[in-house]
Amino acid sequence: MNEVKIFSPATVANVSCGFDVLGFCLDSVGDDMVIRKTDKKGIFITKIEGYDLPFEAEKNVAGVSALAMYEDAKPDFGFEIEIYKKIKPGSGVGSSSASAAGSVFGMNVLLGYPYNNTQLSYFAMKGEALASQSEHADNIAPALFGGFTLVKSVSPLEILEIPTPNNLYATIIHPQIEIKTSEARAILPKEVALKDAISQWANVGSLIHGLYTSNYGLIERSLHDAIVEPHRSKLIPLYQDVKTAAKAAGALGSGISGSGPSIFSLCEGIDTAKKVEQAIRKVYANSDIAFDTYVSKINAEGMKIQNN
Ligand SMILES: Nc1ncnc2c1ncn2[C@@H]1O[C@H](COP(=O)(O)OP(=O)(O)O)[C@@H](O)[C@H]1O
Ligand SMILES: N[C@@H](CCOP(=O)(O)O)C(=O)O
Repeated sequence: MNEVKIFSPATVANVSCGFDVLGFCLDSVGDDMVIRKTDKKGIFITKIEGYDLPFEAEKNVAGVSALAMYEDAKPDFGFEIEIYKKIKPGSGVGSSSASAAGSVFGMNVLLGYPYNNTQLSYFAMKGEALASQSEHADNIAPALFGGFTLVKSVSPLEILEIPTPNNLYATIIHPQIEIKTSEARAILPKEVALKDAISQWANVGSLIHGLYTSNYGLIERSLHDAIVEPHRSKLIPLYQDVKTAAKAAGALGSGISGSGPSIFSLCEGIDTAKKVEQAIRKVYANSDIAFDTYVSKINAEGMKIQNN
């Protein structure tokens, strides 16, 4: 095979209590990419559609991750990358990691699958670091593995796959403002109070248990963030109003998606997810901020090959 077309999904990182460690994969939104072998050695980004992003491999997250893998694999040919960007950069649903993970996923297919998903996550993390100025894998892991993932450690990289309850849906609202992950990280405190840490690790543990046992009540009681949300929510207009409206419409809970500005709500069942969508649309409809919304099943598969 000389060319592979892929769907590279959007992802929700943090999932309220799991800053930098928890994430899940979305189904209804993602980028398309084409990766092609070239006779000329090297990594070449030859097409970018949708958003204005750098073509130089060293300045584009897709190129940085591809170069990290290329230097390790040392093939006697090169790769050309086309990016059809649908996920707005800086939207908080893993735009940069879709590109960083997508290029290495496609290259791995063309190389005959020499790397497993954890190794691909390692290369993708190098690209993600260009955008956020830190190596975190909580978007990359769900994009590559699908479903919910827990990044137990980044060095050495260890990723756990968490089962997804069948009837779990996500509703996303994306206010059209840009928040750069690097800036949203810079406002976070360097230290946290012990009482907040206790609440946070209790919620991470119980959220994982709730996911394993499809205990929606426990998932609902675990979707809290004592550490990051108080700081970042100030960057998102109408954040508390969205949370309140989503809860009233039946959501299990809501939180900042990644570093924002998108806000996710987890819901039991698609009907509730659609009701939540209508409710949160009303919150922003009364403002002068443009927004879009969507409902997504949790994508258990992650990246998809689209070749016929
Ligand atoms: N292929 C790419 N896709 C998305 N963003 C990229 C890409 N390459 C470089 N970037 C840069 O990464 C930043 C967006 O990443 P980030 O702030 O983490 O947002 P997101 O939450 O959407 O991933 C922007 O400055 C963008 O120019
Ligand atoms: N854990 C990171 C996740 C950033 O996600 P993104 O989708 O906003 O890139 C963080 O919260 O900084």
